Amino acid sequence: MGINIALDGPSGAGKSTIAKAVAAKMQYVYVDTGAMYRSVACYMVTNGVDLDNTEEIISKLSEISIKLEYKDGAQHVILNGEDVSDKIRTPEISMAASKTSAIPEVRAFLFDLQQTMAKENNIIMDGRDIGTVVLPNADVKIFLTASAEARAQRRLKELQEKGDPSTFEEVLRDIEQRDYNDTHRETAPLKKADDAVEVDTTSLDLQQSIDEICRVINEKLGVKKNDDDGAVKKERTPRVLMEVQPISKTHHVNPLKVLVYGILRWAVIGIYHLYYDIRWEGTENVPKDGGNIFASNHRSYQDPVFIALHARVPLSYMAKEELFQGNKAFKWLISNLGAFPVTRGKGDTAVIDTSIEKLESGRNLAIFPEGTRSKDGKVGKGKTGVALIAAVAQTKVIPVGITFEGKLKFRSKVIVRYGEPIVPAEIGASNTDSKSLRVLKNKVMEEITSLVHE
Ligand SMILES: Nc1ncnc2c1ncn2[C@@H]1O[C@H](COP(=O)(O)OP(=O)(O)O)[C@@H](O)[C@H]1O
Ligand SMILES: Nc1ccn([C@@H]2O[C@H](COP(=O)(O)OP(=O)(O)O)[C@@H](O)[C@H]2O)c(=O)n1
Repeated sequence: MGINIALDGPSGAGKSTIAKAVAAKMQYVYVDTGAMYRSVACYMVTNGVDLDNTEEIISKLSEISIKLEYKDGAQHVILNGEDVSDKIRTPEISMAASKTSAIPEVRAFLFDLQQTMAKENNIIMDGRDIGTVVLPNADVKIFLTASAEARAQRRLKELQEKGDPSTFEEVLRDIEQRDYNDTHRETAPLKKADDAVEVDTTSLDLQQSIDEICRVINEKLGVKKNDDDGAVKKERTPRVLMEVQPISKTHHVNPLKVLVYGILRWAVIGIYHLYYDIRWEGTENVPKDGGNIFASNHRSYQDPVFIALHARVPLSYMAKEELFQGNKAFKWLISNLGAFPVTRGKGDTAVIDTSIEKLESGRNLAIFPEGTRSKDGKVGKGKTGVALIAAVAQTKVIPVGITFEGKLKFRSKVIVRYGEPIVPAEIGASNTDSKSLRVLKNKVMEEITSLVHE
């Protein structure tokens, strides 16, 4: 029997996005039960079954076979041999699933498949009745909520990105209708299990929600491990406890140091204004806390300082190993400015671990994905390391574009632009799925390029 985490809640609360991120981090299997209900609905709609005709729906169940397959870490839903992963995500199928899922026979049909998956694997399963009906003995139960307006806004954004013309009012109406259906049906209605922890994500962004869920899971698995009531406990892999540690951010950074750092920062900003004709744009995109990756094009040795000057939390960055081998005073200086060594061209994996440790200790991290400085200002091809670090640490990536003409000199005109943070989980980036890492890396490079050419 594996470790089971149950995640329930209404549509748009963030269940599947968060479950995917947690599964990637802990190397658990993610089971999306909503996708199973959607597949049943999809079969009925495709075969012209009247959704008000319960008898006909029940009679068609025997024609359905559903499998969840995992390719490159991503879940695919296979309905009678066809991959329907995309087809089941339309508003029409959402509403149809909400209707057909109220039928007890439909629920019984999927129940066995869900329980079997939970027996065989360490899983995180999301849905409506996981903590109450499917896995009543789950190790961790979480009930995720958010206001209907916040959830509708998130869904609308998602639909608009796919080119769907739905309006906010339509999306909100659909969400409220589905909430009503899910909470009022007789069999397995949506409700919080008595022993579930409730997390409201209305005022949390996606990264904060992931961090909070990781914290709850960690605490729950930790409590169970230590608890001493004499009951027989399942064996657990200690690694689990390590891997769900959320990025700790500000609370590891000494406030006094942050204050001193702030004063120094403004002094240096003043000096830079005197020396260069410099401008920072998009500073509203710089998070107030630490533990973020700043991914930038690379023009000069000054780049880490340019980037760091508008972040409140100090920054670490990789610097070539040779710089640490010469003068001791220089080594001391760059180390204190946040540099750590990387061996270039040898696939240095220790540097990935060091980067994650820096983020976990609450520092920001600057990465130059091109790996080397560009002499002519053109943005080169990026390496995937930036995506790997972001996906493992599940931390935001703030793209940065640095622009100046020719060589950097006195009164050079310099522009440093910060772009909107990229959240790895929002684009499905997982460290076990190399394709998703390339997608994330490409997105980061596209953003950097457009910031440079703005
Ligand atoms: N806390 C959050 N803040 C902002 N956006 C979020 C948050 N949680 C989820 N999202 C976004 O909202 C959308 C719906 O989330 P999803 O995980 O599909 O919800 P659910 O599985 O609960 O229906 C996704 O586009 C996701 O990126
Ligand atoms: N365990 C579950 C999961 C989903 N469902 C139903 O299936 C529909 C689609 O689920 P989903 O999780 O994919 O929906 P979203 O939250 O992603 O919008 C929901 O509206 C529910 O009616 C359910 O009844 N029980």
